[in-house]
Parts: sequence; C-alpha cells; structure tokens
Amino acid sequence: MGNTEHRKWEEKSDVYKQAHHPPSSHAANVISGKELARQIHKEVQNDIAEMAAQGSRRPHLGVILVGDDHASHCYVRNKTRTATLLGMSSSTIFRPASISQEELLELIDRMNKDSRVSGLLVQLPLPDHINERAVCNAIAPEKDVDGFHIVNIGKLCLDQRCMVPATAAAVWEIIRRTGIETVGKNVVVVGRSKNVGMPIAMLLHSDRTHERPGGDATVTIAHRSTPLPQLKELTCLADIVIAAAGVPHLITEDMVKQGAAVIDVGINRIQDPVTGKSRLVGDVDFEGVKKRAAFITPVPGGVGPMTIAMVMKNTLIAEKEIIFLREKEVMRSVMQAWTRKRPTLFRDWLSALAYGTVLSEYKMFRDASRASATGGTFSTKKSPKTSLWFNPSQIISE
Ligand SMILES: Nc1nc2c(c(=O)[nH]1)N[C@@H](CN(C=O)c1ccc(C(=O)N[C@@H](CCC(=O)O)C(=O)O)cc1)CN2
Repeated sequence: MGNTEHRKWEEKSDVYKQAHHPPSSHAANVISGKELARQIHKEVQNDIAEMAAQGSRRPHLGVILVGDDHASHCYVRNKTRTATLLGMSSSTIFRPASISQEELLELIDRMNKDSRVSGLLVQLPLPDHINERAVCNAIAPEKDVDGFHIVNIGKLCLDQRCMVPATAAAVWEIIRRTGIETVGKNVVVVGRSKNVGMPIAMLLHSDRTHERPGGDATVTIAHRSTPLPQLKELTCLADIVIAAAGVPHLITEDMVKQGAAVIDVGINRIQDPVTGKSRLVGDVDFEGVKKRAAFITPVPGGVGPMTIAMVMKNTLIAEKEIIFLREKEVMRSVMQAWTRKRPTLFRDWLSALAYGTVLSEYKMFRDASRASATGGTFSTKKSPKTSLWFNPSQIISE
C-alpha cells in the first residue's frame, strides 16, 4: 500500500478517527521497570533470608554461557550479580562457540543431576550449529528457570502452574503491579516468538479462575505478516499494546488509542542518526506514544530489569519446589511405615489420634531430613507464597 492509499485508508477508517481524538493534556505514566524490579528483589531477598533463618540452604542459579557475544555476557553478569545481591549463590560455566551440541547436552545433564543446583539456564542465542529446542528440552523441567522446556510451555498453554518464561512473567507483573485492568480488555501482542510473544498472549488471554490464572483479555497476536494498515487498525482498538516484534519504533503515536497501556518488550541497538553513537531503543516510539498512552514502559529501564527479577523469582520457586518434593517423599515414607504398623489405622475410631502421632512423627522425620540436606536444623514451617507458578502445598496434598 502506497502513501496516498495509506492516507485514504486513514481518512475513511472509523478506527483511525477513534484513535485521533483530541490529544489528552496528560502525558503517560512512565512505568519504572527498575522500581518494580527492586520490589521483587526485596520480596525474593526476604524469602531467602527467611529460608536461611530456618536452616534451609540458599537457592543456587546455574548458568551456561556459550560463545563471546558481548550482550549475552552482560546479561549473564547481571543475573549472577543480582542473584548474589539477593542472597543466592550462582555459578556460570563458560564454553566456546565451537562446543558441539553433544558436549553441551552432556554438560546440561551433569547440571541437572547436580543436587546443589536449584535453577539452570542456558543463555540464548546459541551458535547456529546448535539446535536451540534440543537444548531447552534437555534442561530438567523443574530446574528450567527460563520456562522454555516443552513441558513448561505445554503447561503454560494448558493454564497449569509452571515455570513462566521470565519476559512474559515480567510483562504480567508490570500489568498487575501497576493495576492495569485486563479482564474483558482488548490486547494486541505484536510479535509471536515462542519465548516472548506467544507466552505473553497465553498469560493474558487465559481464564483468571484457572490453576495458573490468566488475564481474561481478548488477545490478538499480530506478526510480521500482518500488513501495517491492519496492524494499525488493531492497535488503535487496543486497551493494551505489547510490542515484542524486534522492530525499532514500529509502534507510533498514531497507532495508539488515547489512554491505552503500552508495554515495550523490544531491545534494539541502533545507530543514533544525530550523534552517530549506538543506542538502545524499543519497538515503541516512546516520545510520540507517551503523549497518547495512559501507561508506557521505557527502554531501557522497563521490561528488561523486570526480566532479570523474574529469573530470580523462578530460581527461588525452583528451590522451594525441591524442598517440598523432599518433604512429600518423607511424608510418604512415614505414612507407609505407619500403615504397615497399624493396618486398621484409617478405619479405627482412634485414627484421628493416631493421625496426630503420624504428624508429629512426620515432623520429626522432616526436620531430620532437612537438617541432613542442609547441614543445619529446622524448627518452624511457614507456607510459601503461591502465585502463577508452582503451588507446593498442592503438591503435598496430592
Ligand atoms: N536464556 C535466556 N536467554 C535470553 C533471554 C532469556 O530470558 N533467557 N532474554 C534475552 C536477554 N536477557 C536475558 O537473558 C535480557 C536482555 C535485556 C535485559 C535488560 O535489562 N536490558 C536493559 C538494557 C540493557 C542494555 O543496556 O543493553 C533494559 O531494558 O533496561 C535483561 C535481560 C535474550 N537471551
């Protein structure tokens, strides 16, 4: 479609007119991803401190970094530094870009089996000769803090609790913590990548009453084959626009409805035409769009810092999951031992009393098991906070 044609489309379209209501005198609220990330860091840090106070070990983040891509090295450093700040331990295994897929899979297998590692991720992108899907599927699903394993993706699509990919979780938390309404709203996700656009769309369209609650929004996914005029028609109707296309400044002021929320997931390095220096921009023309939107995230300082925070949260969840699975196993052996001793236990009028004894015996076993696993002692137990992800108390009551 040429320029004149495009203009004609704009003039005829009601959608265009709707999007061109007189501009509001209020500029958008700029959502600080850095500030929200600080909130999450504090929550994770407090949980870890509480676990440590109870004698539990600290979560450990394992990272595999292949090659010498400068940005990847920065992101990994950022993750491991944040982990340390929050009270976790971490380790990064560096491998050259020449590593074979087989060697990489063996390394992942070793880290899967290493009981000291709570969460594991392989930094992307990988060199072309390595099959990214095979690598993501090699990570144990319960350690998969990126949420890229096929089992975690499957669970996400079935609205089950799972490791939610960090960037999608970041967008979700930004929306929730800012108080942006999603139920019944029109959302356009621009970009359909399996690691970002698709999981964001999954979170936002799904039912808020399901095991992994969703946003109950009407979600449209646009992508590179969506013609620009059609994209504009869709975004002009959207209450929330999520830009995750990897196209610098794709979303301009004229494409956004007055009062919409605009979340920019794009991270594009471009050469500034004025200074000639390289700089980071998003998929949204921030200066233009902020005049029409009610909420907008900046780049840098928006979704990026939140993504790192969500990796931290996922690592904590992975460690909690390990603790609860261990407890479940202890509980099962105690129950087995008791039913062997007292075959009529659950038919007996006195079973309630007996159950109390089982519980106290279980607690004894549990404390012993925790102590042996952590080298410390355990005295108290507090239910973990539950959220989009795992619900350990559900696992125990299975
Ligand atoms: N295994 C993974 N690999 C990659 C992921 C991922 O989630 N898992 N995502 C990206 C890289 N990434 C995290 O790994 C990431 C990218 C950017 C940021 C960030 O905070 N960006 C800053 C700006 C940073 C800069 O100046 O360059 C911002 O937006 O403010 C965090 C994480 C691909 N690989």
